[in-house]
Amino acid sequence: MPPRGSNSSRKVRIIATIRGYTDQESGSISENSLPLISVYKHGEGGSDEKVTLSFGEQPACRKNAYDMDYCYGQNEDSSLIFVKEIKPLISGVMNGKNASIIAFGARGSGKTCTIQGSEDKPGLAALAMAEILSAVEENGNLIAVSVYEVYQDNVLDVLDANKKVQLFENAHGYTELRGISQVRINSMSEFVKLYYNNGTRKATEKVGPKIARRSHKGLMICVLSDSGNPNSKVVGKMNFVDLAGYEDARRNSIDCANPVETANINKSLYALLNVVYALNTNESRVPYRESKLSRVLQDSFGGSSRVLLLTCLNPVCQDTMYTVSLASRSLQGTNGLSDTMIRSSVSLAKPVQSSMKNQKLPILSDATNKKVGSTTIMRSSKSLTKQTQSSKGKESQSRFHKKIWVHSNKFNVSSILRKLFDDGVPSTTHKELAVDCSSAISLNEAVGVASSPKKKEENNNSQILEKSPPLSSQLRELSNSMKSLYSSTPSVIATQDISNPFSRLSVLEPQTPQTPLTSSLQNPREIFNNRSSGMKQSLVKDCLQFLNTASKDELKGLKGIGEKRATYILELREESPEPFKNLDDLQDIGLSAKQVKGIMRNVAGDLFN
Ligand SMILES: Nc1ncnc2c1ncn2[C@@H]1O[C@H](COP(=O)(O)OP(=O)(O)OP(=O)(O)O)[C@@H](O)[C@H]1O
Repeated sequence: MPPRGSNSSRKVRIIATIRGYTDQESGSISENSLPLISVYKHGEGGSDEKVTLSFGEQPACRKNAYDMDYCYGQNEDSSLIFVKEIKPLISGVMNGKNASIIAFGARGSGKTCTIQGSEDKPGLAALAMAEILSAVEENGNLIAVSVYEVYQDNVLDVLDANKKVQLFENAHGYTELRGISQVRINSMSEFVKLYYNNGTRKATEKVGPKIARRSHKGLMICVLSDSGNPNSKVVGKMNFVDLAGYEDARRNSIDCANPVETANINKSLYALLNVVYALNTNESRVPYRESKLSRVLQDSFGGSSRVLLLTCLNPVCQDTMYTVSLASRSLQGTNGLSDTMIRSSVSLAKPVQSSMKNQKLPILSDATNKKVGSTTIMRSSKSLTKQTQSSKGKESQSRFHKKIWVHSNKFNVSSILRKLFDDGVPSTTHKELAVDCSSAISLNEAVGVASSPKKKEENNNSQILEKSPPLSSQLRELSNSMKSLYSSTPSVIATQDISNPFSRLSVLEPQTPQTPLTSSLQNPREIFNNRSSGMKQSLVKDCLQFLNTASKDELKGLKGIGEKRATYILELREESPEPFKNLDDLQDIGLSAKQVKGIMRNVAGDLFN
C-alpha cells in the first residue's frame, strides 16, 4: 500500500502534528481563549487530505497561510500517526525501499515525544520496531540498529562514545557511516534497553556531556538479509531523526543556549530543508553535501525511498509559525484561500489564553512575512486581479488605471532604492521562502531582458563554472543594468481602443518593461517594489558569489574583511566549494548583521554614485 496520501511526483510527504498542552500551559488556558493554530481541511472526508494552517488572530490570507499534506490535532497521538503514516512505509522497507521519518519543529514542539517517546508511551520509532520485528520473524531477515547524534556537524556514535565515526563516500556516491556500532536486535526488550537506556554502553564509558546538548538524533534500523552470512546485505533501512529544535538565533534563548550553536543548528536545518525542497521539486542537483546530516541520510532520500517530514507544532511557541512556513515551502501546489475557506477553518489546537493575543507573533515569521511578501503577495494579488476584473468589470478597471496614472508621477525611485537595504538584511528565510527562486526577479528580468527557462539554466550553470569577475566589474555591470532600467521606460504608446472609454488611461500610462512576474501586479508601486526586491536579491546573490569565488586580495578589499577573515574564507572553500549560501552564513565568519548590512548598503550606494 502506498504511504497515505502519497503523491507520486513528490518524494517527501510533509505533515504537521500539534502537540498537546503541558500541565503548565493548560493552567493558563481559558474558555475565551483564541486558537493560535487554525487548520483548514480542503476536502474533509474526501480523497484530498491537504490542509492549510494559519496562525493567531490574523485573517487567513495567502500571506500567512501554509499548506501541508495533512495535520494531526492535539487529540491524535503517535499510535494514530504510526498506523496512518509509518506502517505503510514499513512494507516498503521490507521490499528494499528505504524510508526516513524526520521530526522537525521549534524547540519544545514534541519531536522527541513523537519519535522516541518513553517506555510507558512509546513513540513512532518503538512502534515501528515492533512491527519490523514481527515482519522479520516471518521472513527470516535480521535487524541491526545504529544510534547516532549529529552535533555541530560531527557524527557521534551514541551506542559507543569511544568509536570514531567517519563519513565515507562509496563507489555509488552514497555516504556510509564508517565505524558506527551496529547492534543486532532480536526482541523488543533488547531494543527498549538499547534505545531508552543506551543498554550496550558499559557503565564506565564516557557518555559525553552531562547537560543535554542540542543535536540531531538519529536511529537507523537496517533490515538485513541472509541470516547465516556474516556479510549480510541490507534489504532496506528505516531512519528516524529527531532534529534539534529550531530557535530564532536573534532572540535570547530559553536556556541561554550558545547563539553560535543555535545558528549552526538552524543552518543545518535549512540545509536539510533545501534537500527536501530539491527532492520535491525534482531538481537535478540535490544539495546533500551542505550538511553532515543530509549526507548521512542521502541513501535513504534518493531513488525509490520515501521521506516523511513531520512538522511538530508547539501551540504556544513563537517560532512555530516560522517552522511551518519553512516546511510548507516544499509543497509546491498552492491553493488561494477563499473567504469560505477562511470562515470554515477549524482549530485542531485548543484555544490558548487570550493574553497570547498580545504576544508578539513569531519574530522570524514576522520578518519572513515582510520578506516573503514578494511571493505571497504576488500570488494573492494575481488571484485578486482576476477576481476584481471579472466581478467588478470595467468600473474597477477604470479606477485601477486612474490610480496608476496619478501615482506614477509621484514615484521617487532613488528614495525607494535607498530604502532597499534599510528594510533589513535579507536572511536565509528571505532567499529560501521568498521566491522559491523561481519567482525571484533576476537582473535580466529586472531590466526587461526576456530569457527562456533553458537559457536561465545555462546562465546559472555557466555562472557556477566561470570564475566570478571582480566585484568592481560586477557592480559596474549591475549599475549599467540599473541605468538601463530607468532609461528603458518607454514614454507611452499603444493603439487606442476608442470603443473602450477606459482604455485612454491605460494607453497613456508609461509601461515598465513587462515580465511574467510583474504582469499580475496592479500598480507601478507594486511593480517597482517587486523589481526592487528582485534587484536586492540579485545584489545579494552577486555579493555571495563574490565571497565564494574572489581571491584573498579581492576579499580584503571589502570592509570588514581583513587578512584573518580572508584566510578563513579560503579555508571554508576547501571544505565546501560554496560556503556562503545566504547572508546569514556571513555571521559564521564573525560578521555581525550590522556589518553585513553595511557591506550591502555600500554596494547598493555605489550603484548611484
Ligand atoms: N502530546 C503532548 N501532550 C502534552 N505535552 C507534550 C506532548 N508532547 C510533548 N509534550 C511536552 O512538551 C515538552 C517538549 O517535548 P519534547 O521534548 O518532545 O520537545 P522537543 O521538540 O523534542 O524539544 P527540543 O527541541 O528541545 O528537543 C515536554 O515537556 C513534553 O512533555
